[in-house]
Amino acid sequence: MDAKEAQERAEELRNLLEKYGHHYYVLDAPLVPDAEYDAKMQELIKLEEEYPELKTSDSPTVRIGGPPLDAFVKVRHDVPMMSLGNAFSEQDLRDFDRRIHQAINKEVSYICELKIDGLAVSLTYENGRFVRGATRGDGTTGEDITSNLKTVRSIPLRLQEEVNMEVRGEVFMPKYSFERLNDAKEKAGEVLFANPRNAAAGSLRQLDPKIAAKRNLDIYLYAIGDDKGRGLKTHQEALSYMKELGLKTNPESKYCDDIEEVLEYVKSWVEHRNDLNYEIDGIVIKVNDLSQQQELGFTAKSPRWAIAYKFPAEEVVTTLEGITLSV
Ligand SMILES: NC(=O)c1cc2c(=O)c3cc(F)ccc3oc2nc1N
Repeated sequence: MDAKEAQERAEELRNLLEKYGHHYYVLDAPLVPDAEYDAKMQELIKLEEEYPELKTSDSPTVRIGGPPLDAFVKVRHDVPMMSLGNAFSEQDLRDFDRRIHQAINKEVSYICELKIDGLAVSLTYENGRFVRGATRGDGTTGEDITSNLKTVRSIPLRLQEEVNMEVRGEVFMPKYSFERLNDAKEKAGEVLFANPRNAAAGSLRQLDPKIAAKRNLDIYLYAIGDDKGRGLKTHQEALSYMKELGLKTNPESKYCDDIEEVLEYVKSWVEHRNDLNYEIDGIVIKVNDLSQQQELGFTAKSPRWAIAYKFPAEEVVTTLEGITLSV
């Protein structure tokens, strides 16, 4: 095969692997058997080794992880990543709704989302290419973990449109992957991770992306972070737009006409939270209309138009040398 044929074949493989990857990891609907995906990935890896000039920054071969970093670089968030205020009871949620109606004397509807128990990250796309990923950090300054995030298979390296956009989401480790990881650590006599959230955070803090690549991390995107005008009117439209671009959004998000519907959604997930194959620690409730969000604004650290209902801590029974403690 000459260099020109190699270039054409590499481009063909890149497009195929990104399409297969999108269907498998984002849509959860595989197009081809794993063996075919792996064979094409191996073929592209070999081609890039033979013709190094063919390797592009958005080649799917980055999914297996590049060279280790010496340290993480600090990055500033153009738009600060704030944190959510908390609600712990139905009354707290009704108070939130009342405060909203005092400030906005119009009808207000909400979007409810599962509160994924992972690590908040920001993803920056330029002309549709994933160019930078960062942790929340202190909200203003985070750490550049781009090379680790490129190994998260459900983060597209290229969007469906060549747009400039910054989005936010939660990286998490599915429960099954957490259990498998801790089994392996136990067998190796290593310290175990306490929960999937710590395992996800620990994996993204690895300087060697090849370690993150093996941790089967996943992501759900939940907000457009930049304040570019896109003519979107509601949060629901923003979620749909992100999904159209190829970003993974959570299918359980729900439009709620009023606080009564919000309370129903919350109650149903208090009951069903363990049916999910990932951990959630609550429900996030957001005012749906973006102009109403604008009107409500932010306190020093949190949006006034969103709140996180935190589930009551689950009754965890642990035994300590036979003594049963329930905490
Ligand atoms: N963990 C989550 O699943 C989740 C987290 C946040 C936030 O932290 C968050 C913070 C803000 F300042 C504004 C909106 C937000 O929306 C969010 N939505 C979610 N679904």
